[in-house]
Amino acid sequence: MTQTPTIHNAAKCGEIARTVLMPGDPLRAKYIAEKFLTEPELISDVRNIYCYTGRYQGKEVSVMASGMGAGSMSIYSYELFHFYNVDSIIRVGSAGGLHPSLHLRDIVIAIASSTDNGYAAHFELPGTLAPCADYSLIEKAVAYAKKHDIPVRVGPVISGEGFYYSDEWLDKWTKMGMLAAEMESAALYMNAAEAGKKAVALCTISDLMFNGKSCSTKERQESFDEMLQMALSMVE
Ligand SMILES: O=P(O)(O)O[C@H]1O[C@H](CO)[C@@H](O)[C@H]1O
Ligand SMILES: O=c1cc[nH]c(=O)[nH]1
Repeated sequence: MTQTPTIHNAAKCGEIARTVLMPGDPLRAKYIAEKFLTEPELISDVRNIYCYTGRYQGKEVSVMASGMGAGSMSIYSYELFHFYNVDSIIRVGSAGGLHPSLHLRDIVIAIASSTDNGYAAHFELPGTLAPCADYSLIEKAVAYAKKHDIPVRVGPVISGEGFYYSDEWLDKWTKMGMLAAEMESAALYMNAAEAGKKAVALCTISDLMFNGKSCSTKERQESFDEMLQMALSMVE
């Protein structure tokens, strides 16, 4: 067991809750902590990757940014699972909508996450891993959506290595049934599988790849409350 703090996280083991909400954006992490948590305490700001622990409806929860992309997510989620005894990571991300039926601000729950990145190679498996979400976390998210009449979509996403894609790349993944494109869920699901822990990615559609509509920077940082409350409702 590596000693905590780590070089990436100033928190000591025990200062991070068993469930962590993980947006990519540090300012979304700050927004969540300040708007929804009671007694939020900033316990790490190494590299401006904010990590807070507080309470939601009396239950301890942490919120920590992952940064953008598989490399960044892989470091923080690995440390949370292996060095901080975290059981569940709920990604609360933005994503580009691929399926033409999607609208801005729709919520997609990533049941499975394909990728064009090479992170799976680290596990040296004798085959191809299928990165997927934990079913019990999906069930909780869907139960919350039903109770609050929120029309979520549960389906596969493409977790890309990049952000700026060719039309051909987007078209091929869309034809394979991907609902949306984002950048961290595959690495998160792989790390959860390796650690024997739980993860799910909830994504709010912030861009529509088929018509160019998109949310503003401010909206990405400080809105998406439906998804955030859904994630917080899942904390045990
Ligand atoms: O809004 P977040 O959670 O950062 O997620 C998405 O937004 C970033 C790209 O703008 C990538 O991290 C992508 O996965
Ligand atoms: O990866 C992402 C995230 C948000 N919007 C996109 O278009 N792509």
